[in-house]
Amino acid sequence: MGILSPEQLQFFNSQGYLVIESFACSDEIESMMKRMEQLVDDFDPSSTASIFSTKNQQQSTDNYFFDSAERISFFFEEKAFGNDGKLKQPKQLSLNKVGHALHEIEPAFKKFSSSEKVSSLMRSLGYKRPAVMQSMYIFKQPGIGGEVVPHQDNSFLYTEPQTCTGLWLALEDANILNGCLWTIPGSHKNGLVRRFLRDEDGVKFDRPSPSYDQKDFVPIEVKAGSLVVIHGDLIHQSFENQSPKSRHAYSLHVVDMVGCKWAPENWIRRKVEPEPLFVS
Ligand SMILES: O=C(O)CCC(=O)C(=O)O
Ligand SMILES: [Fe+2]
Repeated sequence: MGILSPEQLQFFNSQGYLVIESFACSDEIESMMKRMEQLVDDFDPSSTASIFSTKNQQQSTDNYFFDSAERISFFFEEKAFGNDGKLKQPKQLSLNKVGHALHEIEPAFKKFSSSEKVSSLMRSLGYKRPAVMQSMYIFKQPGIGGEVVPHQDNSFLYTEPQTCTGLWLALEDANILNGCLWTIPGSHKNGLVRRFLRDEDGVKFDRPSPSYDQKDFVPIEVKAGSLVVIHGDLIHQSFENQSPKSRHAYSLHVVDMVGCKWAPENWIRRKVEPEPLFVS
């Protein structure tokens, strides 16, 4: 039993994604956005120079990135820096994302992430012992918010068999102009195309990305508070935000901890096992 209706489950199973409107209330959204504002204000940008890019992974293979699995770490936009290596605009408008353990460390994020409605949703999807493996606050800044190239979340959060589901919460309205998600409906039925592996040298994909036909993607335009549930094998992407409006989102990736094994080659190597949302 869970909160999804048979129609919603049917849609998710056939399309590989599902939009749940008004999943988060305005208090939850406000508490997370306010807290992020404080975290960014307190963050000293000279303390790190990590840049997040989905095109050039080499840059993000440092220890700052690896350690972020169990911390609150800050990643800049590629386009945030000038030729002099200095930030072109205030830090508040220069960050790509903050991650990857907000759901464990920060009460406002923990409250939402381990809420009854999130658990109930995971129950609906058949999870037995779901654990949030990572959380990200994604800014998609006005003007410079970078693209996220087509991918499947199971590439990054691989279990054997595969169990990752993405929960993407719009903290602000997301539309074509400010870089909303795009998906290829039904593409989750074609299996996982590649894996993202960590070894002594860093991280890399085991094979190149297939090329996708842009005509196959549909935009997922949603209001703030909507949750987009994403199957781990669904092909999805988002474009650069060239608009003057930001597109903040809070994204969780959940895997099951029974009947499957967390791959040791994943970039996330936890020192402490994550707490499951529930055990059934
Ligand atoms: O926020 C985006 O643009 C992409 C996020 C994403 O791919 C995810 O949360 O799995
Ligand atoms: Fe994703």
